[in-house]
Amino acid sequence: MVPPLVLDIDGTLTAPTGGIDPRAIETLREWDAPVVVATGKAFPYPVALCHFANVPERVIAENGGVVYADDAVTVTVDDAERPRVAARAFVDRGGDLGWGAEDTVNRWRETEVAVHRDADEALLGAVAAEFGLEVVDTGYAYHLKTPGVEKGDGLRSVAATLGLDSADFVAVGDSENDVSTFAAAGRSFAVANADDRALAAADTVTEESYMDGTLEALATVA
Ligand SMILES: O=C(O)COP(=O)(O)O
Ligand SMILES: [Mg+2]
Repeated sequence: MVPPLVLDIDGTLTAPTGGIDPRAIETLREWDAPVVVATGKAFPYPVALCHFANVPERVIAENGGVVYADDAVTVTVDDAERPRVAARAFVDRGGDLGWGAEDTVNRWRETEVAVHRDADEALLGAVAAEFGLEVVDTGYAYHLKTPGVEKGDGLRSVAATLGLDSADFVAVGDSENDVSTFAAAGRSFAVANADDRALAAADTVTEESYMDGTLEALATVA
């Protein structure tokens, strides 16, 4: 029996040049146990990934802000408006979210705001502190989010919905927003391209990077 998986997207299921590695779709389809996609991206993105892979939609989105499994959506953030208000304050003070006029990165985001990594980090940090929020750097975006909302709690919630324990899961990830997942899962892998916090938190660091690293991790638990 293979274990259930909890997989990050960016840096973990992607190619070094960006974009989903096609082998990620095969992995989602062929893994013979539940697979949960746990990401900082807005809720529709992992849902779409599962939809187009044609697998059950088991999703932790927005760094744990939105959790979805077995036809039940849970929004875990009490004051989901606050990050949006803070983002407006950031823009009013000259900051730029950095995604262009239509901003499809945040358009369907329900509980936090993502900011381009070219943005003014000092200003973003100051605004976050003023609003009682935090900034998490995934290597792909800054996330202006509610402290204490984490992918790891999302995993506990999805696991319970599926009648499992979070410790049954094997986690693979690449950045500081995966540290809580690593703690909740029974076994954790950081891919070689991971940031320092993820590298330090994982049980095992793979030799290979990105999807090659993820496949290396999965080969050891299959
Ligand atoms: O959206 C991001 O910034 C990172 O997404 P990830 O959690 O799937 O790596
Ligand atoms: Mg990632």
